[in-house]
Amino acid sequence: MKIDGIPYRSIWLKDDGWSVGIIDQTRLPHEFRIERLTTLGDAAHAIKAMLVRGAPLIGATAAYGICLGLRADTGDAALENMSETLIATRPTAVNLRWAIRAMRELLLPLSEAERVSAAYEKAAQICDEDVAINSAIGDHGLEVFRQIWEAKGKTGKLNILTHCNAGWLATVDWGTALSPIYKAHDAGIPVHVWVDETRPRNQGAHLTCWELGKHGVDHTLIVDNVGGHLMQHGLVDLCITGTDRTTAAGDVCNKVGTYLKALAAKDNNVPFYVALPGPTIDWEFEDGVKDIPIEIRDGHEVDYIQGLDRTGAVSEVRILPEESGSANYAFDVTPARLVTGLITERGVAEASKEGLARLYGQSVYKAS
Ligand SMILES: CSC[C@@H](O)[C@@H](O)C(=O)COP(=O)(O)O
Repeated sequence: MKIDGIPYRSIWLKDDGWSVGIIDQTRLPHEFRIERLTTLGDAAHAIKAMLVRGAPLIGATAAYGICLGLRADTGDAALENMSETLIATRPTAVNLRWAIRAMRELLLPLSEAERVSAAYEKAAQICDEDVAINSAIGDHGLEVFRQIWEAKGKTGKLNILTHCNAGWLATVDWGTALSPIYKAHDAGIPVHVWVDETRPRNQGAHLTCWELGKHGVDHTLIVDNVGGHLMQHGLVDLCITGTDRTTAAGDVCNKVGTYLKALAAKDNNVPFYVALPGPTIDWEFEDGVKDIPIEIRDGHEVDYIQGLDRTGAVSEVRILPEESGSANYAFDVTPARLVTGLITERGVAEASKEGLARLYGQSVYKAS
């Protein structure tokens, strides 16, 4: 997508042909800073500290992390260690495991001399495929949006609620949930997006608002608890979110708070769609609540809020008493029964085992 007229992906190979460029997402929206990754450790840190985040981008960064690690050591034992280091960074997004598995399957049978160039080719392929997948998600989602817009009599705006950031910053390009929004906007449908701020890290306020603003999409930031009220008053035509892991039975694990939005949507007959690329499906699991590991992050993210202070500097302020504790559950699971449809690169599936099997047949994207 373009930033001030310049096309960017969220991750790319630098002109030197080996180091990797990323946008430091912890600095947005106040500062646009590009970082250069040169080692496996850089890539692992970028994922863990969330300089890069969003399930597909985490996978792409892990793939390039292996390329960088192989530059130092091409042996089998080193490859094992790299995989373990990267897998330990974040537990919930299945794309991380999927990308590492894809790299290992390709690299282990090769001679050590062949591994570095093969790894770079595969990482580039993972990135290019992600872009194509997300563009296709946008095309299928656009048709869903068009139907809802026509059913509304094409009056006013098409009001869409989204949670967290599932835009191009969360993928290599286009995004998942935001891809149909960009395509609808470009096709002339007057979309307006309600953006959940998404505490504690505020990906909605910091990243989704920034992305939508740069593309000229009309949007309004809301605090996380407003969605139910808006839905009760007919101010939301549909909800759409991304997902970090979708089970074979269609349960959806996404940024914490997604479940509450899906409950409110069900109670108010508002369609609740989830957009996802095939590599986000975990074919090993069916019961998302029971099986999916939920990341628990440092309470610091809950205790403090980051933003621009009155002097124009980015700073943090503490919001709770020194003696109080906090808990930071990063994801929750929305059961399939609350999901109207899964918008994938292969079309729209019912959120069920049968629905996903109809689109994907054999489990083509295995993670572990
Ligand atoms: C296309 S991204 C889908 C999800 O990864 C996204 O909705 C999300 O929850 C991201 O969480 P984050 O903790 O910012 O990595």
